[in-house]
Amino acid sequence: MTSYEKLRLEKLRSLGLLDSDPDEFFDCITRVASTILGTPISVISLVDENRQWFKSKHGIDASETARDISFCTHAVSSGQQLIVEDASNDERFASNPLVVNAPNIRFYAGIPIKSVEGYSLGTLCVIDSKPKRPNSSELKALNDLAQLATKEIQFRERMLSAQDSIDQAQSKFKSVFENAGVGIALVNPSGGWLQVNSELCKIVAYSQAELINLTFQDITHPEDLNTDLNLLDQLVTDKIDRYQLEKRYIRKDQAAIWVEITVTKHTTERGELDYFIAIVKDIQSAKETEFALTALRKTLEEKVALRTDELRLVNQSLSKAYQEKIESEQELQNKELELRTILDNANEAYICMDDQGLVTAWNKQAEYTFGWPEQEAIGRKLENLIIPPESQAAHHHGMHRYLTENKSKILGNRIELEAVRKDGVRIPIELQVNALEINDQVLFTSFLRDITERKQLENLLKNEARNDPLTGLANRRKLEEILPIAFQRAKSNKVYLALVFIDLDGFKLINDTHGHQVGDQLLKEVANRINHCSRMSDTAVRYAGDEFVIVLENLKNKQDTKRISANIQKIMAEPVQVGDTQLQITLSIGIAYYGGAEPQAIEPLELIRLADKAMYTAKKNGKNGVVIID
Ligand SMILES: Nc1nc2c(ncn2[C@@H]2O[C@H](COP(=O)(O)OP(=O)(O)OP(=O)(O)O)[C@@H](O)[C@H]2O)c(=O)[nH]1
Repeated sequence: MTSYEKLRLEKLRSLGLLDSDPDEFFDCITRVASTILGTPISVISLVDENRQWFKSKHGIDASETARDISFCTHAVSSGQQLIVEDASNDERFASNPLVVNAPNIRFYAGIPIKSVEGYSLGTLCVIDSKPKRPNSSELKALNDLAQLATKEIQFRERMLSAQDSIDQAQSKFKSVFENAGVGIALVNPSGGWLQVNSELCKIVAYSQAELINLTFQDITHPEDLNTDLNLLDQLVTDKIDRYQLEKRYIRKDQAAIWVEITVTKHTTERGELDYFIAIVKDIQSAKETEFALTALRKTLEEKVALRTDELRLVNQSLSKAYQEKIESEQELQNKELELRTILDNANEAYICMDDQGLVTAWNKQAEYTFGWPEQEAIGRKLENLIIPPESQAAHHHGMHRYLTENKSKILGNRIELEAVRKDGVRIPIELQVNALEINDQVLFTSFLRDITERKQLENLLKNEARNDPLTGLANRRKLEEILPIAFQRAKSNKVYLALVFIDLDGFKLINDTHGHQVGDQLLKEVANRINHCSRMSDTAVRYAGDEFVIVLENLKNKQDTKRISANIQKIMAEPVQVGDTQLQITLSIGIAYYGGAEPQAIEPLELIRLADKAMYTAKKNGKNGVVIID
């Protein structure tokens, strides 16, 4: 058997026509075919493997014949119409039993009936026991009828194929329906369960039979029913074409179970609601997880909120602390800048030194005062910069004493010292040293001032304070200062000291007569002459007004004073020329002694009083004389 024949037979058998009941449609075709062609017999023959079976027959009783004698087999094999006008004259059929015996076929015309794929399944044929030559319209009609039969068979073939597809789809649907991992249900418009799968039964714990007697409303949790019905209404009224909802069913054991339902609707061809299709998914464990997660999230959120509050507070205090730190750092920077500015603009040298004696700070004024630039001074030993060699030992000692015993004579006090500048010039300085302890390290800070000018001024003032401005001689204060020293020297050297007290005679009259200015000139000349006749070791003093004192030191004997006082009187006897005025003066002199081998126990001022008293005696004696207290 050829593969074509095999496929053809498969197709023929699949159509279910063989051995099927008579069919009026095909019978009608055979009847019409006999009528049009005027033949007593017409059949629709289907050519099986070993036979031809008549699906429709007209004018013949037999329902089938053997295939090998069949005329139709030839038409089926060729796929073409077969016209045999006289079989007895056709060598292919002349000895055919159907020709030789009843029904004694002489005329045969067969048109193949084909399947959709083109397989020739059989024929529509007309048969007569008399020879016949059909005309073209007869043949045309026969072809048309065969075409009708073909169309019908192909229609049935398509129907079968469609049914087959439907069956397959249904079987697939059934398989899906039953084996789905989700619940599936068909629900009638009023909510009754039409069809439910086993998964749905498992979810709600009802049997199929029990569910079919219930509606979805019966087993929906009351709290979820309204939402479901509302959505269902929207679906029915075409506002939505499907909906999805998480809701609870009440299981047969009355436990609530969370499900997710997806509902669509099925409508009839006329658009009327047929049933609902519900896909039901068990989400109980997912919901439990979700609830647990929600609870956990809530707890976490509470914790986070609490922690956030704590953090906010910490952050606030940190920010505040940070702000304060920034402010204090800024303040520190400002203070440092301010300090630096102050130090740089200070009119005192500022020097800082560590406990090794190394300079750590050196301001502008220090540069001016000592001549060392800051960069040269920093890091060097202070003693190598400004301390004179003879003071360095004391410097070391002072520092060591403070560092070991925390004692110092100079710290905190303003003291005056001599310093050396870079150019080697020595200058008097006033300084105040303080010690700071920072991070266990001692720093010595000092403000130093060059007091050269002040010293000069002081000396000047000192000089002025101890000298008579008119005559330039030492004054009374200086006398009182030097006299104790002179006493000490006389005592030590066992020599005499004489205090010569001189008062001009009648000086008031000169003032009154010639004026005060002339008096001044006279006083200056007197001082000049007294100074002139004094030795280096003597001290001439203008004691007051027209009173003078000469301290004569280192006298080997008292006699020397007589000679000296006589000399003074002699010098003073010389006229004094003041402008146009010539003046003549005399002196009254009183002399007292101190010292010698056994010095008397008197105070220096007492010696002055004694000499004054002696001078007064000389006045009383008539002036221009000398009185000595021996
Ligand atoms: N021109 C002048 N006169 C002075 C100065 N200091 C004091 N005198 C005057 O000196 C005079 C001193 O007077 P006295 O010594 O008391 O009088 P005197 O005329 O010298 O009398 P005797 O000492 O007793 O001889 C007073 O008239 C003072 O005013 C001075 O600096 N210049």
